[in-house]
Amino acid sequence: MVNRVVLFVIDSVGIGALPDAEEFGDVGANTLGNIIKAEGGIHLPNLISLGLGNIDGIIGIDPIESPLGAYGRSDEVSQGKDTTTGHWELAGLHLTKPFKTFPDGFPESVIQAFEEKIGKKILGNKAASGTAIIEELGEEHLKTGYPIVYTSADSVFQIAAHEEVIPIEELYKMCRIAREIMMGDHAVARIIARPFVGTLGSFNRTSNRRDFSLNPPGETVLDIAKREGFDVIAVGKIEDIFNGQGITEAVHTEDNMDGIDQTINYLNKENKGIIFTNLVDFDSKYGHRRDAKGYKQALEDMDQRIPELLKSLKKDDMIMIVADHGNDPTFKGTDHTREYIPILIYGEAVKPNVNIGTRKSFADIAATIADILGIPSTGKGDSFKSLMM
Ligand SMILES: O=P(O)(O)O[C@H]1O[C@H](CO)[C@@H](O)[C@H]1O
Ligand SMILES: [Mn+2]
Ligand SMILES: [Mn+2]
Repeated sequence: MVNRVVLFVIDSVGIGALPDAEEFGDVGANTLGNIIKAEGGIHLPNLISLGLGNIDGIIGIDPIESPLGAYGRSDEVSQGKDTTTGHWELAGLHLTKPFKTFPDGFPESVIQAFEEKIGKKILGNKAASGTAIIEELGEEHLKTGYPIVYTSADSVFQIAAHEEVIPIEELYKMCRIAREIMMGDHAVARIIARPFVGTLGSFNRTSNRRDFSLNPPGETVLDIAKREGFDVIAVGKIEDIFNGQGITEAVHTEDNMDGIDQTINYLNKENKGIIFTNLVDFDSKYGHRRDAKGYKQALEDMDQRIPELLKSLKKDDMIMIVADHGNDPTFKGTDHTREYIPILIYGEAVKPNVNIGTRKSFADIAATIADILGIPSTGKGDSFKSLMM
């Protein structure tokens, strides 16, 4: 009897291009595989003990004789490779229409409406890397107090501001204003506050980042679990990604290590249902920055914490370690990559060394969680519970 599932998202750790990667310009992408190639190896003994190297098609890691967990990988049905799409599919939704992107910046009408409502001009309004654009426009921002608005290949409207120029609460207010404007025809998946500190040449973005998402377009397994009386605990940016929907309790985190601490903290408390954790540093600090060395180190640091995490599981607990998309730090550009995600499952009730194969949709994870908790599923995805329990 499992009554608590930890859904643990290693943000962006894809394990190879999906069959439709060509449509996304991502043929040859392989976040984990290419990090291993570029760095000449990786030390992940704990993920490997669960079955990481036994996953079909994985590159650069050898299979072992007797993995302790069930393992597999999944294709993504939804037409997107962003965090929102990936997490919503993990929670049992399929997005048939991709989110709108603005590769050439936002339309004049949107910017005008925004400037009018915040009572200031803006800087930027183009697609850019978040660390590069604050260096580029930082000086002008400090001088004028105008926020920096930028986007990326993702469906995002990002507002960067120095914390001493625009206080956090004011920045969040601007995001809420943008959220109201960017609905309907101009709906972006997320408005993101990107505060930073420091001086020109050495600006640093802070963990006060906040994402203001659209509501998921349908009921997720989180909503269903909540309605059925379970706890749905969000660690990291999960609460933001679901705009609070289906969440009963949430904590934001400083970084990956804090995310692991908070997950363990909740495992040590009395609760039942879902603990949904996202570790975003892999994506934001290393993937988008195309820093393979840093990404590898972050993976190794996380792997060292896995025994502690597994030890915190009680006998009715199960952990599913997954990802939400790829972000190959050796690939062209600075964007996400359309990839398979890994699935590693461990718990007393889980049969060791079971290959759950290649799942057709991330929604299989939601369907499996529903099956395990004994609640209705969203109708999307197939449960693989019977394979592994
Ligand atoms: O370059 P930064 O600001 O990190 O932007 C990245 O973060 C955003 C949200 O994940 C994405 O749009 C991506 O491009
Ligand atoms: Mn992500
Ligand atoms: Mn990202």
